[in-house]
Amino acid sequence: MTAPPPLLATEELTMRFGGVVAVDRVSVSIAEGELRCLIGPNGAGKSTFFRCLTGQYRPTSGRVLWRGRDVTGFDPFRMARLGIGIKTQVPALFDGLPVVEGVRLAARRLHGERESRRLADAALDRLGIAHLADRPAGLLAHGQRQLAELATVVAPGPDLVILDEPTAGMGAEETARTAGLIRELNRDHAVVVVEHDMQFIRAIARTVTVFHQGRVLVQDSADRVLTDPRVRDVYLGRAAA
Ligand SMILES: Nc1ncnc2c1ncn2[C@@H]1O[C@H](COP(=O)(O)OP(=O)(O)OP(=O)(O)O)[C@@H](O)[C@H]1O
Repeated sequence: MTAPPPLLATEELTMRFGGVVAVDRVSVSIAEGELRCLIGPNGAGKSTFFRCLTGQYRPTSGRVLWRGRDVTGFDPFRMARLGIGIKTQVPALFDGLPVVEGVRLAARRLHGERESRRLADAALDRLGIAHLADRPAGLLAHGQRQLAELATVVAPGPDLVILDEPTAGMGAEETARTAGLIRELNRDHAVVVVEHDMQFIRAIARTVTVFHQGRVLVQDSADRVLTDPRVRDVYLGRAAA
């Protein structure tokens, strides 16, 4: 019997900007239902890799496979239709609109009107922010805003959620809460998180892929990665310095 293909995989994925090789022959695979963290020091290639996965960049070479199907070069909308939810640093909610309206609009891209209403309410409930439904997004505190943005990503019901620095700008307590929430989201969705915060990586405690100079330096359990001297050298050492 042949094993089913991974949910998402890259094969020798490479992205160059002129003479800079931002992502250099990276082959990574994410299983159905997995929760994976991607880390690395500044300039390691995480954001570029993220953008290649989400269709914001077309890689120079290599492939992106979704359940074994070649989806290299699909734009973000086509990636969303496959079942990939993406949270970038760019706000998805409109400041002047009530939160629930913004979440409905996000769901509406893939679902009908009535279903989108149901999905938006369910997403707000799940993220513990149903009480903020009618508040204009522009009036939310930073942490609340991050949760509301997350609601726009999960509301359509993606199989995989890819998050770019979901705890950016959060304090320790909010970071810990967000880590718990992401583990909870992982019950229903595979999740890939690009993150800097080591507290977060510790709290998530799953497989970690470490990028360095456009390549995968180490891929292992959070415990082992956090005590790996190579990782300390390129990441923690530099971060501490
Ligand atoms: N649009 C671009 N044009 C030219 N060079 C780029 C571009 N985007 C990224 N790079 C270069 O590619 C390399 C990887 O950058 P990237 O932003 O992917 O790293 P990163 O790990 O996400 O870093 P950070 O944590 O600082 O966001 C860096 O050397 C960067 O200068």
